[in-house]
Formats: sequence, structure tokens, C-alpha cells
Amino acid sequence: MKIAVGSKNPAKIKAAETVLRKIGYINELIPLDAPSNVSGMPFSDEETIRGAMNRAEYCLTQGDVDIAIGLEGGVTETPHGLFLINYGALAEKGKKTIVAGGARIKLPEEIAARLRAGEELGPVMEDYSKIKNVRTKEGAVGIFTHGMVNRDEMFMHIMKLLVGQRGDWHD
Ligand SMILES: O=c1[nH]c(=O)c2ncn([C@@H]3O[C@H](COP(=O)(O)OP(=O)(O)OP(=O)(O)O)[C@@H](O)[C@H]3O)c2[nH]1
Repeated sequence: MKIAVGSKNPAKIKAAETVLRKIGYINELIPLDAPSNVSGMPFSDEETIRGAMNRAEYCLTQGDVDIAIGLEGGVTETPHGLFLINYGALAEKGKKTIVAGGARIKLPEEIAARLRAGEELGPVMEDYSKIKNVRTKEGAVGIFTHGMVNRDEMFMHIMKLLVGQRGDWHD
């Protein structure tokens, strides 16, 4: 069984690998540059879910991939401010795509204002934290939780929700 993840982002690959290893899947995980086909900065639950599903479903069209994972970050407006959100999708040939959402935190107003003005969170977080490529490391969630929950751990939880919903991994 071949499994792909629709990203080359190390935080996403690490999350997928760690959880697949935990459930006994020890074969290679194939990272693919999968288009999300949503905006660079998804601005709603719907857009972020769609991005995760598009990434996973694209991977199934590449080579002989049996199962594919898509992980996507975004933000959404709430009456309490702009929240960081994350979703995952697990696509499998001949089956309905499984979806799960992860932890969400409110972003500081100075970050939210820049995103509302059209900037992307990745570069804004680099600027704010002075850490290069923060989106591939602890991520915004890691910065704003002082390392209590880093981006890979947050995606790991989503991965558990995905593989858990699929159920039986013995074939
Ligand atoms: O520093 C960050 N910490 C985060 O927690 C986070 N969540 C989202 N984003 C940014 O939101 C956009 C879409 O996210 P995204 O998941 O589609 O893309 P990504 O660039 O992170 O990965 P990938 O496209 O290589 O797979 C991109 O501008 C990301 O940089 C984050 N940046």
C-alpha cells in the first residue's frame, strides 16, 4: 500500500510519518507537491477544508498512490477575532474522502490586521518572530503557545483523527 502526503513542508511530513509509524505503517511515505487550488491564505473553514481535500485527491491521481493525506492551514473570522485553523483530509481510491479539523487559536490583532489586508501568515510570522521559515517549524501555533503545541504536533492530532476514522489498517 502506497501512501502520499500532499506537501513538502517538513512539519506536515513529520506529523504524517509519526502517526503512520505509530499505527504500524512502516513503508515509505511519498511527499508530493500537491496544489491546494484555493487561495494562498485560505480565509474560511470551507476554503481550508477544500484545500486539504484538493491536495489529498490530487495525490491519488499521481502514480500508484492508494491513500493520500492533505493538510492545510488557514484562518477564519469569528465574533471574537481571527482564528488560526487547520484541516486534514484522507483520500483513498474508491472511497469517500475523510476530513478532520484541528486545534484553533485566536491570532493577535496586529497579525489579524495584516492578514485582513491581504498578507499571508507564513511571511507575517517570519517578520513577527524573526524566525526564517517558521511555517515549516513550530509555526504560528508554536510561537503563540510558547512551544507548548508546535505545528507538527497540531497536525499529528489531525492525522490521528484521520487514520482513526478510517479504522482498520491491517490488509
Ligand atoms: O507560520 C505559519 N504557521 C502556521 O501555523 C500556519 N498555518 C498556516 N500558515 C500559512 O497559511 C498559508 C496557508 O497554509 P498552508 O498550510 O496551505 O501552506 P504552507 O506554506 O504552510 O505549506 P505547504 O503549502 O508547503 O504545504 C501559508 O502562507 C502558510 O505559511 C501558517 N504559517
